[in-house]
Amino acid sequence: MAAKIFIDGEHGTTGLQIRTRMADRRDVELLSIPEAERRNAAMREDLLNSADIAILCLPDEASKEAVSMLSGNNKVRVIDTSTAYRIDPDWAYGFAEMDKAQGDKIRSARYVANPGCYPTGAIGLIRPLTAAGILPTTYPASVNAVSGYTGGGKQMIAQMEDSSREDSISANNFLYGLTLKHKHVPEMKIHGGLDRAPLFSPSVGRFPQGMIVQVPLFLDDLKDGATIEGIHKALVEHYAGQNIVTVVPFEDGAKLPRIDAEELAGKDTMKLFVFGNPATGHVNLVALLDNLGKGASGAAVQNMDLMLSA
Ligand SMILES: NC(=O)C1=CN([C@@H]2O[C@H](COP(=O)(O)OP(=O)(O)OC[C@H]3O[C@@H](n4cnc5c(N)ncnc54)[C@H](OP(=O)(O)O)[C@@H]3O)[C@@H](O)[C@H]2O)C=CC1
Ligand SMILES: CC(=O)N[C@@H](CCC(=O)OP(=O)(O)O)C(=O)O
Repeated sequence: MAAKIFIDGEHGTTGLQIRTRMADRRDVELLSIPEAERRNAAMREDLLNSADIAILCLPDEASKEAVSMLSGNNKVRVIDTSTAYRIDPDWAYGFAEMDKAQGDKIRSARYVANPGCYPTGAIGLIRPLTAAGILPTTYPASVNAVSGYTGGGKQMIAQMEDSSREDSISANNFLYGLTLKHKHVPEMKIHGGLDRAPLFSPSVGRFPQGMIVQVPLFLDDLKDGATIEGIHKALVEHYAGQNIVTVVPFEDGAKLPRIDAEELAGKDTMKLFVFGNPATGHVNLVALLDNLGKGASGAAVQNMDLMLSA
């Protein structure tokens, strides 16, 4: 029998992309709420409780409300795409490739917290190196990133695309999160295996989907004897045996003149690069992904598939 899936928030940016990814599937039955009723609490509660898996594509507070609507139900499994549960120990963090045991944790979990888009890149670069002891957990890490504007959901899409709005944004590329208190920092620290919170500086570009996340490092401040090649090897070994997160061969990366933030738009994979200058000991780790692919909707479908395979 087809598994029943309800996407709460199906008419929003992340929800719509999950729906598109499931459109041709026969192994799942999508329970749907009409767009005009998307905030009808009674209808949502009924649909949430009728699903085998509920995927929440809502702001944090609405996600918490949806979870409370399931409080008397011990059957429905939940994937939440918001920030609400990403560092909650009762929820499995939905980044299957982050270590060898994570796929099985997601497969058997009742509650799965889908990772943030920026943290997917940052944790994907940092965690294998803290796990290997190459990156000290007290390292003063920085995470600098640019996202496509769909990362800001329906509101930012309208601000970027409709110049007649009072709150329209005319910039082609802007920094934000200038108070350095971004909601993604706690999950980067905890799931990155860091004891010291990274300094995170996000930005947005005038393109709908795509993302570059950069983590610059100084070789001198890593484990004694750390090399650029050793960092690359640790990432290659960590991601061996799967094809969603790939590490670009060192020599191929070294020949690139530039990296296009939109290269993986529409794809659910992530590419990692290691760049370095042995003369200065400067290293730059780079993750390339689609903020709505491996950064959100693609990851949610991947997690749903793992849960359905239990
Ligand atoms: N966009 C992205 O790249 C990423 C987003 N996420 C996360 O996914 C979640 C959804 O984001 P996104 O899709 O971008 O946001 P959108 O604003 O595009 O969509 C959110 C949807 O939820 C609906 N909604 C809001 N409040 C309620 C409520 N109280 N009850 C029912 N429905 C409600 C909205 O309806 P209405 O139109 O009426 O406001 C809208 O349809 C967020 O938590 C975000 O952090 C995660 C990774 C990346
Ligand atoms: C460009 C933009 O505004 N991005 C959002 C992050 C994307 C998002 O809200 O979702 P996740 O937290 O699940 O990644 C922000 O910085 O708040």
